[in-house]
Amino acid sequence: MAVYTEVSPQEARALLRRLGLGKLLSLTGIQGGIENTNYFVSCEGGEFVLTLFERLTAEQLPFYLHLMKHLAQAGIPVPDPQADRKGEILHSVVGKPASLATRLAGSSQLAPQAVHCAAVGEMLARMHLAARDYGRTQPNLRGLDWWNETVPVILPHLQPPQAELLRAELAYQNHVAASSEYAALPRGPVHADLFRDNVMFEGERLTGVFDFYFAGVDTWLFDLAVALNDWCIDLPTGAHEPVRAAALLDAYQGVRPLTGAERSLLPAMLRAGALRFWVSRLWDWYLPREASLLKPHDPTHFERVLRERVAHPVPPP
Ligand SMILES: Nc1ncnc2c1ncn2[C@@H]1O[C@H](COP(=O)(O)OP(=O)(O)OP(=O)(O)O)[C@@H](O)[C@H]1O
Ligand SMILES: N[C@@H](CCO)C(=O)O
Repeated sequence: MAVYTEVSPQEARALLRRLGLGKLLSLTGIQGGIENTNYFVSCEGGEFVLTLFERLTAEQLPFYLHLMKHLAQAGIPVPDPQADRKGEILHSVVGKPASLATRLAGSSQLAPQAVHCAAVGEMLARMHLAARDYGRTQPNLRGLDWWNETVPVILPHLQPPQAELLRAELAYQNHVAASSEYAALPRGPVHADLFRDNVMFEGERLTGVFDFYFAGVDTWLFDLAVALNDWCIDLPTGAHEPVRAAALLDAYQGVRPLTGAERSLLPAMLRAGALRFWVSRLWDWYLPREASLLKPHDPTHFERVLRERVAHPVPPP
């Protein structure tokens, strides 16, 4: 269930008035998602999604919302946050920070084939290039600094084999991050959570990318690794799936070829991508936040993915 805060039609009408979007036609709570309150809003001005942010603060949100606006203006199919008459895209609804962004067509492709992976690869490269001239900056708040802070908090909850893997991988990633090859990686604003459930398709056509609320400035290669680890694996075992991975990488490189440093660090970044989600899932699992709305995802999935990437390094492309 993803309506944590009820929005009445009166409140929705007041927002539409401020945004000059005409009469409300329907307001329907969305039953997917675990982080925010989401409603589909149909009105004279079009089809939108109203999001009330339950976790993120008014300080963090402008980076995400303006990034979506920037990408939408560059022709990337992402939800376009609507502005009020003063140009403000972060609103307040029922006392919560809120946005009203365009509704994407299509639905998630949860059993992707090579053709879907190619569409994701091409769109990811286009997004990276389109975000190059985005003016705002905010680090990836789930990057190396956060792993270094969070791992010591999680370790006491783990069994020895998990604790050993986590410690060893964190040490390895600190070592990689200190290398001159890593410093040479191109970087910019990245999505950082481009999983199957954050992309829309109509048949084989990618119709949109959404959920930018883990975006931040990081290496483009990290973003690519996160996508490969979800789109191009065998879910039950966590094994890398080479045919889908080649489709995603070839399409990405059709728009932006990887540099030499990116090619050689891809195996290390696939491990970093697995570590990132193993740590966040362990953290949500063992340390649920006060009054948390999260239904934690299974952490053992990313432990399997990480063990796979360590045992069978993916050859550099
Ligand atoms: N702009 C959009 N266009 C169409 N559908 C959307 C849009 N934004 C959200 N949705 C729908 O709402 C559902 C919930 O959104 P989302 O996944 O962002 O939820 P959340 O609770 O904010 O985050 P999380 O993915 O972390 O659970 C999505 O699965 C999708 O079906
Ligand atoms: N994609 C994340 C959830 C946050 O969107 C995960 O699978 O752990």
